Amino acid sequence: MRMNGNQKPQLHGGMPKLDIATFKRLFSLILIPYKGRFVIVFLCIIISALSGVAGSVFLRILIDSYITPLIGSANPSFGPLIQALLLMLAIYASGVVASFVYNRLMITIAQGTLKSIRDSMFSHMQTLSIRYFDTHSHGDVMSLYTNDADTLRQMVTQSIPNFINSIITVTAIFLAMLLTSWQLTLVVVVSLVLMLSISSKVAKKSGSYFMAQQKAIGKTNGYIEEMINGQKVIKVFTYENRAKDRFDRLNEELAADAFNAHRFANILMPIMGNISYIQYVLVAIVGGLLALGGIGSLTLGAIASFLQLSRSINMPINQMAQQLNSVAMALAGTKRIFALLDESSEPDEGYIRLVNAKQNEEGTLTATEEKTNLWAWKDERTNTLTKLCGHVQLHEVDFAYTADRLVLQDITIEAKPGQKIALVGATGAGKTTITNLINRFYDLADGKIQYDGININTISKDQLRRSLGVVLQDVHLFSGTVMENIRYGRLDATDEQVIEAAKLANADTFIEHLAQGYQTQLSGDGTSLSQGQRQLLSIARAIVANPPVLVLDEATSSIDTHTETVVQRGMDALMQGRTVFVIAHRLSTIRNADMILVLQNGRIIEQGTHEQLIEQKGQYYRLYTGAFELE
Ligand SMILES: Nc1ncnc2c1ncn2[C@@H]1O[C@H](COP(=O)(O)OP(=O)(O)OP(=O)(O)O)[C@@H](O)[C@H]1O
Repeated sequence: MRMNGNQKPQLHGGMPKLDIATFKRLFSLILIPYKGRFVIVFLCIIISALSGVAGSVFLRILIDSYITPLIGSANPSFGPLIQALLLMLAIYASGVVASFVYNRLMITIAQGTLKSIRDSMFSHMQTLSIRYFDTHSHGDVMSLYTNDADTLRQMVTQSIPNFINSIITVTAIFLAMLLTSWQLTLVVVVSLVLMLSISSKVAKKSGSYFMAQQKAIGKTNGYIEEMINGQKVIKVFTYENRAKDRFDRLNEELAADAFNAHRFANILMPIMGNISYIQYVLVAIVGGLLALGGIGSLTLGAIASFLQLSRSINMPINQMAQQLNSVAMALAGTKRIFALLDESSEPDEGYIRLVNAKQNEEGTLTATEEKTNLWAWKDERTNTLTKLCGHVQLHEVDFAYTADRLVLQDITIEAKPGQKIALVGATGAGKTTITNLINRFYDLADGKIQYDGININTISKDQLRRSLGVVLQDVHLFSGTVMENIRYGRLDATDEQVIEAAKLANADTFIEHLAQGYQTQLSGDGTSLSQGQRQLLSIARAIVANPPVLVLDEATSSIDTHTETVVQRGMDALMQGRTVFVIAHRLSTIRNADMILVLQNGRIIEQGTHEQLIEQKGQYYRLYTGAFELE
């Protein structure tokens, strides 16, 4: 899980770097659908910022023109004062209303933007190739939807509007102060410079500790995640105490770094507070002296108003750095989100699709909208139809996952319709890779693969995958009922067809024994089911899909012999009448294969039927007679 602080900009200290390109892109994303609302937000921010300043400036008029004349008056009339007070109230109230309105609008804008970003991310993610997921961990992709989306929300709803508010407030206050008295403004500027230089010194000191803290958080979280995932292994190896000791150490490091980071950050506030009090007193003294000396024609109202202004400039100035930091942090996350959106989709230039077909007596195929049991490949360019038979050929295929190492070399295989081809070889020999290529999860480095005589590069990927069934050792079940999980093989299958498939797969018996039978809810990847039961469901799923070509990754020894027999019978039912590629982990199950291919380091070193290979007395013979371990 990426929680690593070193990818985030520094929390405190130094001027954060803003990623302008990302900001522009995000801004246009927000601006286009919400133009009108954005204008209202901007106006409201201005009203809200100016009302605070206007209130302070009005204080001067209130004192000088309304309160002072009343002092010593024998017959004071409070009418004008009350009117002035009401006006002041109205100014402040308009600020409150404006701030309420823009905050509400920003929530709508942020949530709307986030929703559309999440939608785009998820739909785009579905179009990415397997290679993307090979090179990006699940944790990293997940954190785009969680951490990064959340900082983006915070930035749009809070940091950006508050930053704009702060800029307007600071500018307006500064102008108002200058207009009141340049001498007092000088006092405030000096104290502000002092404050900012101290804060940047402290921030520099705590900055490195904050980085260390972020790293420690990343390490601790990663460890916790690993330990949660590995709970079973921890218990089996009674690793609990050691796991706890290691966690204690990480936790101590985190606590120490956090202590240092916050020690400096926390002394900052009291220091700033005290400087601002000193500034207040200084302004009052200097203001009083100037007034007494008759310099700058300072009135009582002007001093009171100035004091109020000088108090209210400190907060937005101090907050601006923090708001900029949050924006920079959120932009880093937004950049990662955009990187996912910019990731190029799995290319698919295939123009051959699967269609339902009818065949007349002369054997001529015609495409039909009806649901027939006959399928054909339709070339969209030439409108020719080729019957779907399940004839798969690999011609001199080379393949590499990474540029530096060929994983498959010169692989030539022919699987005629209905044939069973077994792939045998030590772990890492390249068996799964061959099936990944037939699926077009990856593109070949050299050579070609043909399906019913058609180069699979010209077949549209989803259509190709529809014609291939895959049963993996590692069965993935989704949250939903048993019925829905089997129906995943073909979404338009009726309940009867699902049950039929489950019966064929030998899964029916155990499903009937579940609390709610086919309606039993599975959750958390079907953890309540045994390994064998999960495998039976996946076989039933493949039977429902009814593909002419199947890839079976045989169950390994994780199931007992009785279950294995049940699963094997399910597999046998599934294989009936289809072209099958079996990745064999036990040689006993492939004796009847039409062709056995022995792979070693990405090359086929032997091929033939079981009898032929035994006769050859080569690698297969050694594997079979136990002279050589398969795994
Ligand atoms: N996504 C990947 N990226 C890079 N290399 C990979 C990837 N998947 C597999 N490999 C490498 O390719 C080689 C062949 O792997 P493959 O999974 O095809 O072996 P296998 O024969 O199916 O093994 P097993 O019986 O253990 O499943 C291995 O050396 C493996 O490390």
